Amino acid sequence: MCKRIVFVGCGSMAEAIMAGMLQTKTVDKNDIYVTNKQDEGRLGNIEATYGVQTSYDKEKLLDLADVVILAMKPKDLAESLDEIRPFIREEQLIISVLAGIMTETIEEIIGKRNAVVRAMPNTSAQIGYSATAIAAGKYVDQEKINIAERLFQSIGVTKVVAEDDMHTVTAISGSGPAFIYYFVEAMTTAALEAGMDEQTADALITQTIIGAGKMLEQSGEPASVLRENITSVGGTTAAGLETLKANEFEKIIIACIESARNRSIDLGRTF
Ligand SMILES: NC(=O)C1=CN([C@@H]2O[C@H](COP(=O)(O)OP(=O)(O)OC[C@H]3O[C@@H](n4cnc5c(N)ncnc54)[C@H](O)[C@@H]3O)[C@@H](O)[C@H]2O)C=CC1
Ligand SMILES: O=C(O)[C@@H]1CCC=N1
Repeated sequence: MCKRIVFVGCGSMAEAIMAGMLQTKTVDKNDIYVTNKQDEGRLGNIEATYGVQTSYDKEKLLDLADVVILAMKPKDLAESLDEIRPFIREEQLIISVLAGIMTETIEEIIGKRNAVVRAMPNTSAQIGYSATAIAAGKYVDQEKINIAERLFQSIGVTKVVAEDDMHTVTAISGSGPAFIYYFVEAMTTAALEAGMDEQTADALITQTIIGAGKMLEQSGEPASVLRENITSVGGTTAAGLETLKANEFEKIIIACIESARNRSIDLGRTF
């Protein structure tokens, strides 16, 4: 892909996307430009690690861009768009990975008829395993959707969704990996408390998560059937599941997803 990509905001998400794009060779390092907040020394590190072009001169970078990826925190969006708005041209595709922020909000702040695509990747982008949902703003045509899809396919799987679904997406696949890591942390604690060494526990739990993920992907069976296949009557799995049920595991997970979704809605309302 010969599009020149400018990242505005270079924290952990931008780095994960960039690393994925470079690793899969979807975008050449010479076509990636990165800027960040003026007062942070991060650009030097990024340039040294990935060989991409970096600059605090936003006018210069915006002048080069075909695609602008907004990757700052939602609270920094207004300030950041104020800085770059004068340099944005209408033919540039704007992709926002910000949680909660509507394409309409960005369209209004920019004040031009730019195609604005909202994308919600996750940090597994770093190794090419993101699950990224994509929603189109009102000036987006199929060609721009295709560009966004191709870019994010370089870092994993993509799904085009209605923008109304983006709050749910943000909860399940944007924040989702963190919830799974938290589950893993708890499993590890349990194993250590039972006297197992950390290295062995890490290896077994990691492979268990990978194996379960691959089964979900490849077995053709729903999660409920896969769970039932493990659960012998009167066995260990049944005993563990009873404890999860007694402690309202499902209710807790639903509440967790709802809280994350509601936070996404709140973030959007701050504008
Ligand atoms: N971390 C994650 O797993 C995911 C994050 N996101 C979204 O990605 C965005 C970035 O998240 P993180 O990378 O985790 O945050 P981060 O805090 O690691 O990175 C944000 C970067 O934006 C920079 N920045 C702040 N103001 C700026 C400005 N005016 N101009 C240019 N750069 C500016 C900061 O210096 C910082 O380096 C957020 O909006 C978040 O909702 C989306 C999906 C997953
Ligand atoms: O925690 C957050 O707000 C961001 C959005 C999805 C994952 N991290």
